[in-house]
Amino acid sequence: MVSLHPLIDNGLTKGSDSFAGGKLRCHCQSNPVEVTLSGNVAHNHACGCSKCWKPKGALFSVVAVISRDQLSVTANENKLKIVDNSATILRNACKDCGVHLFGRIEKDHAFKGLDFVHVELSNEKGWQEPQFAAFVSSIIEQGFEASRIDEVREKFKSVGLESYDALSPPLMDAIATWTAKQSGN
Ligand SMILES: N[C@@H](CCC(=O)N[C@@H](CS)C(=O)NCC(=O)O)C(=O)O
Ligand SMILES: [Zn+2]
Ligand SMILES: [Zn+2]
Repeated sequence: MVSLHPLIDNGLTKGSDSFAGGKLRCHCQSNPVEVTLSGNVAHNHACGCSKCWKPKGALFSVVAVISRDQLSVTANENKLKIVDNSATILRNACKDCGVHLFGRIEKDHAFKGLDFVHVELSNEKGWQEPQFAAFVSSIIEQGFEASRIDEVREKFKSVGLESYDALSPPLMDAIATWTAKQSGN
């Protein structure tokens, strides 16, 4: 069976509604970058795009959002570097281990105000579980055999996740609604 991500391969662990947040740490053995989240995440999902950070060996990233005012860098901020300044989501990665600690949107965008984070960087239990799989076909661009993509979609289905080739319909609708307002429609 194809391996998608450690948080997905063996079935999902449901999050806790009362979970109050926790800390994320990069993979450095010494002086890890630490980010503190003062609440649970939302819209957690698998992302197959080439820009989201994936753990070694995984085909997908697992990425969620949290309000930027609920995120603070609480240790070793000096090790953070923006991966690509031209991207919509400015991904802040550890210069030493390459792990992405958070992504932030500074330009006008439907999701400005939300930061993108990977809950697997935390030891705490209770984070919202993945809700859907996004940008599934994008893994083909990175070399995954197109003829095997159905195995991937079936695996997501077997753990209860819908597959999409962009974001989920409610999130695409939210972006489209924002775009319509911007253009006065
Ligand atoms: N097929 C492209 C899709 C990239 C893409 O559109 N990623 C989405 C999901 S993270 C996005 O919102 N990107 C904005 C950004 O990366 O700044 C790839 O794999 O690179
Ligand atoms: Zn690091
Ligand atoms: Zn992505």
